[in-house]
Amino acid sequence: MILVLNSGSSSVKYQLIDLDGPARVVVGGKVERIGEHGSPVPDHEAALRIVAHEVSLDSPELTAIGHRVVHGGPLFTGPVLITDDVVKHIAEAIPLAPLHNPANLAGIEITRRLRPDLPQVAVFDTAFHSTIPPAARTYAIDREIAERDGVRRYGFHGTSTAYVSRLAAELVGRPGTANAIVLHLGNGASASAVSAGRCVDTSMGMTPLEGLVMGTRSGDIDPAVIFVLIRSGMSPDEVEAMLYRNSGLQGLCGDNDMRTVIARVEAGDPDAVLAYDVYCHRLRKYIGAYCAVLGRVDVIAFTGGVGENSPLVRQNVLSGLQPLGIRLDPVRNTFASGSRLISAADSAVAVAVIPTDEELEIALETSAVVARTKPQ
Ligand SMILES: Nc1ncnc2c1ncn2[C@@H]1O[C@H](COP(=O)(O)OP(=O)(O)O)[C@@H](O)[C@H]1O
Ligand SMILES: CC(=O)OP(=O)(O)O
Ligand SMILES: [Mg+2]
Repeated sequence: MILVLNSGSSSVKYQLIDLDGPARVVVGGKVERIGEHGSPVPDHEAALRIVAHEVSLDSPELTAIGHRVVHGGPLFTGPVLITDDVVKHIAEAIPLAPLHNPANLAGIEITRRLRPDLPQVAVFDTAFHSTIPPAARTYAIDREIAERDGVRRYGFHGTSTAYVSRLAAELVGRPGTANAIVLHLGNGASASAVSAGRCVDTSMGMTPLEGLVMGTRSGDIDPAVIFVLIRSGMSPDEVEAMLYRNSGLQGLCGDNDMRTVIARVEAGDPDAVLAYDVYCHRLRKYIGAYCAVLGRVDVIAFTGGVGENSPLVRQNVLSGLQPLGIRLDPVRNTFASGSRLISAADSAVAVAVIPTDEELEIALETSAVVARTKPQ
């Protein structure tokens, strides 16, 4: 049985998965709204204490522990067995994922301390994106400086994007060959273009700050804004904290949780309406961009807390894209569960909702790494 820990920026998800026979979740749960105002869970440490209480970490049936690690740095392009050296590299990437790698490391430290007898595996968000070609990976800045400091697009949400693009391709009857746009909309949010199972572009960059508007992160801004703010008296640390923690929906309307933002939109609150419109506009822009990157799009797949649960966001984001062959079916695009098509029968591009399962993907990769590294 494998324990999986998945720390996101606003949640810790955990599952005990039995992989003997068809995969079966024995225990699973989610601690969410971490750090939101009024939330009983102030930080990831507190969330991990709740998780440790819920799962029997001392169970003799546990065979391995798999950890989601958001930034793998330049070294890791696939999952690895966790050693002191691996922990050191994950720690070195903290400045490149300050909302995530510390939480991922906290989980690793707790489980290594409590179960030093078990193999532990790190599964990186960055791994699936290591195939992104140079034209999409390279920032147009001084090449020597970029190479010296490893400045390039890494991309994140890779475990989710790999899983969702695979299922979306199967759903439209093109397993392994489909061109897909995956929209992972959680508290963090990203768009990716995937062609025949390989990622060819993604909206997040060297850090999970670039791209779409997120719960508390700005996504794309003019980089010169940073210099304007520093020259007007903010320190680099203050600017960084603002862009990661007090921007996006939170910065625009004071709430990062899409459920609350939508409730305020429905009540006609103008700040929430602006935040929501900025969010949808950015997303629509990336969909157009990735249609151009892929040339032919077979399927657009929505996933993550917002993508899976908000018919309103899906409808608003895709409205006006009929000239690109994208048409939603308003009845299919309602609340429902499971992987499903929500496009109209005459839509040239299929649109799907695919609930992500990072935990299952991490369990499978963990089990494969453990099998590979077992002494014969
Ligand atoms: N029914 C819903 N309608 C709109 N948004 C929702 C709904 N359910 C969850 N969400 C949103 O999903 C986001 C969290 O997504 P999730 O993928 O769990 O986050 P994380 O990035 O922490 O992994 C929150 O903004 C939450 O408001
Ligand atoms: C990379 C990232 O932003 O992850 P999450 O959406 O889980 O915060
Ligand atoms: Mg997440």
